[in-house]
Amino acid sequence: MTITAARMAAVDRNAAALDVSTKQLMESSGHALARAVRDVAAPGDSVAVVAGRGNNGGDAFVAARFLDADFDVSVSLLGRPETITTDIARENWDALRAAEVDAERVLDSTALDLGDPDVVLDGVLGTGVTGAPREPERSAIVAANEADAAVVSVDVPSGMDADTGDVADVAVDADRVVTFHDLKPGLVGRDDVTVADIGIPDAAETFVGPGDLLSLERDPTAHKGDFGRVMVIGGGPYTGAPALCAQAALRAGADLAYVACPAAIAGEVQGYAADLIVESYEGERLRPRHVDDLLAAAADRDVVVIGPGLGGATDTLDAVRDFLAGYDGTAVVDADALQVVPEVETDATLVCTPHQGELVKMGGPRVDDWEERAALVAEFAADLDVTLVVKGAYDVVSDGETTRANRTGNPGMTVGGTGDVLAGITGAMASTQEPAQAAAIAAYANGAAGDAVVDEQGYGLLASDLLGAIPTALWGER
Ligand SMILES: NC(=O)C1=CN([C@@H]2O[C@H](COP(=O)(O)OP(=O)(O)OC[C@H]3O[C@@H](n4cnc5c(N)ncnc54)[C@H](O)[C@@H]3O)[C@@H](O)[C@H]2O)[C@@H](O)CC1
Ligand SMILES: [K+]
Repeated sequence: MTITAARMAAVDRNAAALDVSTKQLMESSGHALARAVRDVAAPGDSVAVVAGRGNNGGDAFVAARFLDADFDVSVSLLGRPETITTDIARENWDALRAAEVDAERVLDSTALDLGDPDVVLDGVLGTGVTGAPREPERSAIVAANEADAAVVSVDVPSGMDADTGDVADVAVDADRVVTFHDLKPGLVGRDDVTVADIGIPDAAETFVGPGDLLSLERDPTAHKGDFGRVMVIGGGPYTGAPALCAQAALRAGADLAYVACPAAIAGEVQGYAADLIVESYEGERLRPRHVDDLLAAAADRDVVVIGPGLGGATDTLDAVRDFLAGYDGTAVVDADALQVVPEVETDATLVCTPHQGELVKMGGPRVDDWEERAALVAEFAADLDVTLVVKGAYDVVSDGETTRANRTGNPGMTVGGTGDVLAGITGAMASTQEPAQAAAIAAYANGAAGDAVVDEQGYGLLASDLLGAIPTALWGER
């Protein structure tokens, strides 16, 4: 297994939310680095620590503190201390100064002199690098390569892209790399790499957390349509479900939400919200003869959500089957539409959002313990070749490969309509994220919205109360 820089940042943030702070992780990283240096150095040897201004440098500061008693340690900081980019790295720099470790700052590349060290600890640049090394980092990399020393790199050889292994200009030629938590994709195949466990709890990967929301940052140059056109195919016997679903998609950041519904209820659906684009087909419920037009409309949209309020009439389910058989985009499938999924042949990417009863109706497992359920849900998702979000006290999300659980939400959310809201959020997320990640974020945000409403007013929550709480759940405090 490997972990990308973006995923690593998400897991780090999730760990912090579980009360394992990044500063604690940095302490573990520094400790692991010091052990690696001890492996290649003899007591009394000189160790030149070269540190950039990010957390990669912070790890190196911690290592210097561990090594100072037994080695001749000197630390070069590439720049002024005020420009250190994170508080925790600066605190560790301050700790070195307070302990009177030989720590000097380097203002420009010409002032950089590593001396003649036995070991160089390379904390110049880590997973936060963007583009080719600038000065003075570039000169520091060259100096590390020119030194007649054993070079130990912090997390990745500085100058190398952790995700790709690409070197834009120069990179440290490391004798040993100590990387943290998991192998980075760019390090695969090297024999000089050790992976150090730095104490990130498994839960930071398993449970969806605030770190998963980091991928929702918006580019300021975004255009209308960049964040998704979501089409809800729903309604007939029920009118509220498709309206809740489509509004939830908008609250979760979709640019446009369409509701395709029977003409008999179109006015009512539109009446719930002016923000919706209602497109009607004749009659009072979905039938196979409507499918061609729906497929044509769906081709221009990013994601379809099919199911909310459709009802379970035989010809409606036939229509759902025909639609999925002819569709090759991404579809979120909910409510009565779920039961056709196991029997349909489709090229579409499906995200299915059953509660446990609906899962059983699909032929899936019924298990009370969430961890046992997670394993079986993963198998079932792999069998069906879909992403499953199985709603419960702990929602389980799996695409058969990656399985996550979500702990947000509360008993107030057993009220009708919250599933329609989840399906709508999932639709919006699936227009910009991979299906399993979209589903994980949606489950998290839906539950967090419910928690915020109950915190404020107590139980007696309505699904429509969730709508206004979705934006803060997604983009509020991180
Ligand atoms: N994410 C995690 O869970 C943990 C990360 N840790 C460390 O944190 C590192 C990532 O830290 P950061 O995100 O602060 O990033 P880095 O320390 O990798 O680099 C960021 C710094 O480099 C500068 N920079 C970026 N590109 C540059 C270029 N091309 N030329 C010159 N300067 C450049 C930035 O302005 C910033 O000051 C990891 O590699 C790892 O060593 C560890 O502390 C432990 C936990
Ligand atoms: K490094």
